[in-house]
Amino acid sequence: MEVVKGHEMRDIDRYTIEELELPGPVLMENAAMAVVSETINQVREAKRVVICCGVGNNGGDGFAIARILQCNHVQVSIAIIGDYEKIQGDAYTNFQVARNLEIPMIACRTEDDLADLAQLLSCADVIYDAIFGTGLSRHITGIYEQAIHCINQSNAYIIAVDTPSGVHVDTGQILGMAIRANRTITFCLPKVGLLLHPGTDYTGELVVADIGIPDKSIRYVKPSMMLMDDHMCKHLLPKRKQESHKGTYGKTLMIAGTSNMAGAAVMTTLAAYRAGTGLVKVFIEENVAHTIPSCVPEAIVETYCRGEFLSKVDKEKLIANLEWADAVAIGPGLGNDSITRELLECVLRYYHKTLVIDADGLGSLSLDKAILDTASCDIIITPHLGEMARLTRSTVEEVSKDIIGVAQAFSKQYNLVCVLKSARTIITSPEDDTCINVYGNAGMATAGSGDVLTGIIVSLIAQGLKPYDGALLGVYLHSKAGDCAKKNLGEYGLMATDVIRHLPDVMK
Ligand SMILES: NC(=O)C1=CN([C@@H]2O[C@H](COP(=O)(O)OP(=O)(O)OC[C@H]3O[C@@H](n4cnc5c(N)ncnc54)[C@H](O)[C@@H]3O)[C@@H](O)[C@H]2O)[C@H](O)CC1
Ligand SMILES: [K+]
Repeated sequence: MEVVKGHEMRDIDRYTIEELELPGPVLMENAAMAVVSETINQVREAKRVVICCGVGNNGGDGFAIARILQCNHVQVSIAIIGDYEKIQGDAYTNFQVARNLEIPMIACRTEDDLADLAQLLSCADVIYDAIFGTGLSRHITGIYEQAIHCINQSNAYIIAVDTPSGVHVDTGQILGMAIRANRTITFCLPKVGLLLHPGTDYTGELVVADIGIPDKSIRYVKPSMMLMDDHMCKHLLPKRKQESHKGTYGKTLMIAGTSNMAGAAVMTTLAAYRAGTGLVKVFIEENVAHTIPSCVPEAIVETYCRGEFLSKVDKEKLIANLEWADAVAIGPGLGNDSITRELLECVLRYYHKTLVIDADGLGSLSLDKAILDTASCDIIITPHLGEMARLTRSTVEEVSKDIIGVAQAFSKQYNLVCVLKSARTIITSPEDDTCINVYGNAGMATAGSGDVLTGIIVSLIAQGLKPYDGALLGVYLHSKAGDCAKKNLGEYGLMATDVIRHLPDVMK
């Protein structure tokens, strides 16, 4: 399913009304009907339902909702937040009709009106937030801030119309104050800010309602972002033929592990096998090489001596393995020293297929991104917020404020696929593809989780997936396996190796 920014939604609305000539009032009526049909069971038993309306078209939806609820014999009142003399157009029509129906209304224009609002809200069972929708464009202040505070203070069940007022629909940032909704009924397509933290924490259960906007309008605007879903990923799974051998499913090379972090190499190797690759070689320093066969007997080990520099023999061994491999991953548990840098430089110079750079490989890359210019391979990076902050010489806080924008910019600037990992993982390509993953859970914030993801992605690449598709499917399988593991183990006890164990179930 596509995901839209505010301006894309407004363009879709505009194209529908102005080019297809589907009247705005029809869309507004459909929107109101959609909200009522989604929520009527919740409000039918309610004694007091209050619709808080702004003075734009989101408010217009609210007036129409009030009318339809009253027609369904629900006891409704309206609180107009802001200067009702600004109400115009389709919103004004619905405002007039609500007034003609003598639906009880209060106007909340200044602080003096707050007492009436508080009184009205204090006995509400259900409150509809129809204050701001996609038109929210600046920080919430004044009477709006006080009204939203009042609504959040009430004990009512809160239903947001299109968006929880105060959430920035493009970034999910809170513009000063925002409605904490129990449920949000958004129109036509999900707004990206409702999927990202902290906005998603204010959205409650998100329902996407069809309001009769033709697909033609969506195809005309061509939203650039997608929401990860089962359908999108299922067809990406590499097919397995009966007459095949281990080489058919790709040869994977892991450049991972050092003396105190051999486990990372084990987990990334196990994950790669569980994700279906036929053969994994691990290029690992000789004094920890024994951990691999003891933990993953199926793996082949290639050792090197980790001194000050890579010896000529070891360098030639690495180059030979790069030629052997169908996909390579570098970084998990590799250490932050000059050897890691030398290994990365060697891979970027002599390898020509697809490379996944993760963990310490990213640490080395952030010291000098110019080595990417020497790369003759396709690259996928899998940074978490901290690694992305280092890569962009920024801070976690700055990156968190616009995770989509940061990932998109880095993909474009360095011509690579970026998997920016956080509670919402963003996958971007140099060709402007963007996908948001909402699967996964807090239990996956545990040591080794990133190593497992790297193993899955590089395994899928070895099986023939293109970089962006391999990243998409890898993130999907990893987070779904994490959700399966949570179901059986809960979040507290969930470990990275549990994600690996649950991977086959998800792939089946
Ligand atoms: N147009 C359509 O085809 C449909 C629209 N639907 C609904 O309309 C809203 C979008 O309505 P819009 O009038 O563009 O803006 P809002 O109602 O969201 O905002 C009202 C108004 O408020 C002003 N404003 C913005 N930020 C602030 C602020 N911080 N403080 C005070 N005032 C602010 C600004 O001028 C806005 O115009 C959409 O979400 C749908 O709910 C229909 O439902 C479908 C068709
Ligand atoms: K709203």
